[in-house]
Amino acid sequence: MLTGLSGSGKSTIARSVATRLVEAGTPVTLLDGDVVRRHLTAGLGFSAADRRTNVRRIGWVAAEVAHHGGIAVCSPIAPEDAVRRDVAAMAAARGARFVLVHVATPLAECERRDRKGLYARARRGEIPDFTGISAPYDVPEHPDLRIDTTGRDVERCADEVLALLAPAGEAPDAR
Ligand SMILES: Nc1ncnc2c1ncn2[C@@H]1O[C@H](COP(=O)(O)OS(=O)(=O)O)[C@@H](OP(=O)(O)O)[C@H]1O
Ligand SMILES: Nc1ncnc2c1ncn2[C@@H]1O[C@H](COP(=O)(O)OP(=O)(O)O)[C@@H](O)[C@H]1O
Repeated sequence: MLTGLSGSGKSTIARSVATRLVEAGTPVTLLDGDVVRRHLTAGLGFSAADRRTNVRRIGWVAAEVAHHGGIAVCSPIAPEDAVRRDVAAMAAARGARFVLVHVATPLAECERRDRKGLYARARRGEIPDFTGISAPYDVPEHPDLRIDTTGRDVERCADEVLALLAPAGEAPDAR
């Protein structure tokens, strides 16, 4: 799971990692934010309760995928530490390895990117409960990997994630 603020680079890195795993012949399920919210968690909003449900459902599906020998790459904001730990526990219960990557691009850089114009709208008060502006984000204390993408090449960031997967024998060729 890649966690981090909106615009930190989670989806971009997740797509690169997934592509390279597929190229290496590893079965991958990409649980990307927009698609997940359109299908698996359609109807949920951004209240704390809805975010918990969203992230737990993603975690449940990811654990099932991993239980059956695949790799699930998911990239929700997942702002709550307790919920990320729930997901880790779900994975463990299915005998799956859980890897947490904190995409730690600072808020100022995410806001500078503002690809979807959401930060500007949040600053104007048009989006309530916007993560990092008016809703909390618990910085993971002990992620398996922390990446600040500022000024970094996407593929080099993906390299770091893939290197993390390799020790368990997962897709070393993808590097
Ligand atoms: N209030 C608020 N706060 C944060 N983000 C918001 C909000 N409203 C809409 N969006 C858009 O929804 C994307 C985050 O959805 P997630 O499912 O990853 O969020 S969460 O894990 O349930 O907290 C996030 O996409 P990413 O930019 O890909 O992170 C935003 O584009
Ligand atoms: N090293 C990097 N890794 C990931 N994204 C990067 C990097 N450098 C610049 N970016 C840019 O930052 C933006 C991140 O957007 P996105 O991946 O949708 O973030 P998130 O999924 O966290 O909201 C994209 O426009 C991407 O091109």
